[in-house]
Amino acid sequence: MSRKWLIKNGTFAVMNPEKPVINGYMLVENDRILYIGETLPEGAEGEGVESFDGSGLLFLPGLVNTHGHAAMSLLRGYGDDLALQVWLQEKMWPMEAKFTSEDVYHGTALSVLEMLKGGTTTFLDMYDHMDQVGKVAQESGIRAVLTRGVIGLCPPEVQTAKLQDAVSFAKQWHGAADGRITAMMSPHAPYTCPPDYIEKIVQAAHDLDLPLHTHMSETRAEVEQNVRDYGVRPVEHLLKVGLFSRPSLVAHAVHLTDEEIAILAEHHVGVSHNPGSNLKLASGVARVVDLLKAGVTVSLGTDGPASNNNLDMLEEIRLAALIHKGVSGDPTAVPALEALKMGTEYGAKSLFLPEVGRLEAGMKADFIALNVEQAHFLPKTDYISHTVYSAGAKDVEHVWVDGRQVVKHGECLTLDEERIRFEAQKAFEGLLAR
Ligand SMILES: N[C@@H](CCSC[C@H]1O[C@@H](n2cnc3c(=O)[nH]cnc32)[C@H](O)[C@@H]1O)C(=O)O
Ligand SMILES: [Zn+2]
Repeated sequence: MSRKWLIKNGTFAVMNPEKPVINGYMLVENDRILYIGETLPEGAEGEGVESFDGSGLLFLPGLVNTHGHAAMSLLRGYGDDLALQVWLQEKMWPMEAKFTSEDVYHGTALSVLEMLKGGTTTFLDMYDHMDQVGKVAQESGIRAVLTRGVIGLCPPEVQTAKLQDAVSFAKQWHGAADGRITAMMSPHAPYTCPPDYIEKIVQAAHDLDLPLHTHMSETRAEVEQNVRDYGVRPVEHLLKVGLFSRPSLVAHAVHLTDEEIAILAEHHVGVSHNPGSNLKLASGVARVVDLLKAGVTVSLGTDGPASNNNLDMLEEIRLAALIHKGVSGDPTAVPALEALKMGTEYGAKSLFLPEVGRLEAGMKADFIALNVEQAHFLPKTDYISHTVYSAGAKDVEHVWVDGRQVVKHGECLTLDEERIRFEAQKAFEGLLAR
């Protein structure tokens, strides 16, 4: 049965450069936006059309988190203030080796709860035990791009088994949950996957017609090691092993030369910029201004909750708008509207979701409403500025994904919050005890 509803008296971030915010109406039918504009279209208020009072609310496209490891919420606060390689090898990997499917389920549920309540309607997740992540995505109503990340520092038969796992996961879940779930293929990083293994993963992505995702050039040490081991920097290395022969998205991309930026632009490689994680692990500051100037699609990711340590995309948007000003000494770098697009429109583009990321007729009904009747949203002037420089996850009042309301007045309708918090704490204690 078709359901139509009309939002009246709302303020909408349509993000057109000439007029980024409009006051007016949005008509939604099932999973799609039918109309958005300043005037009420003829017949829009007809019989059977529910109406929704949008006053006091600012409607934005749902936020898109393009890189993370949701289950790592179980390791939040476990191993802070360390460099990436120490943090991974001494803290994360030994604990993650003990993760069961149940742990991944509970950790992911905790993260998805946090993301939905904070206005994230789409997330990318690179992890292991991905069936559990698929299950949480299915149950919660969130949109998800899922990929079984593989670390290839293991004997050939284990490599083969992991790749097989990634392939069967992708086959089973690509297009699942009414199309809300799509899949990608992921070598974890050039420093954890030998070149011939990356080539096999790329071949599998070709066979499945799926995009690729990987960590790349996150730290200076990793780039130096790549040069020592393979004679070239990571971008040229990934180009050689064929990764950029398919649509692809790389996470971090902090340490880049001009030549590398040109290669990324030429091959339409998206970059998931993770400012919070990069600051916390002291990885450096990505050359976002230069990437954008070169025409690279730059989106935003939180990375895992153990290196951030929250999943507040409004915070990443603010960091992206602030850091590049501070580092370049140019206050016009990454203006507010550009930062907000990185967290929405460019995120959707990076994840190959052409129907997501903008409030526009014909697009999927993935959108959020902030409660702007609060001190930090006054005066009622520039709501793009207020969203980027003043808002946070706690301002999210309502969330819809695929036309379905999943958060109402700050409460998640699809997940049992109390149970999820209880299970996550229990799972962490179980990990410590094993
Ligand atoms: N355990 C899997 C690989 C999981 S992929 C996700 C991995 O990314 C790791 N990770 C999380 N954040 C970062 C980061 O910032 N850089 C590199 N790796 C990360 C995380 O610890 C996890 O092991 C296997 O069987 O091969
Ligand atoms: Zn990561």
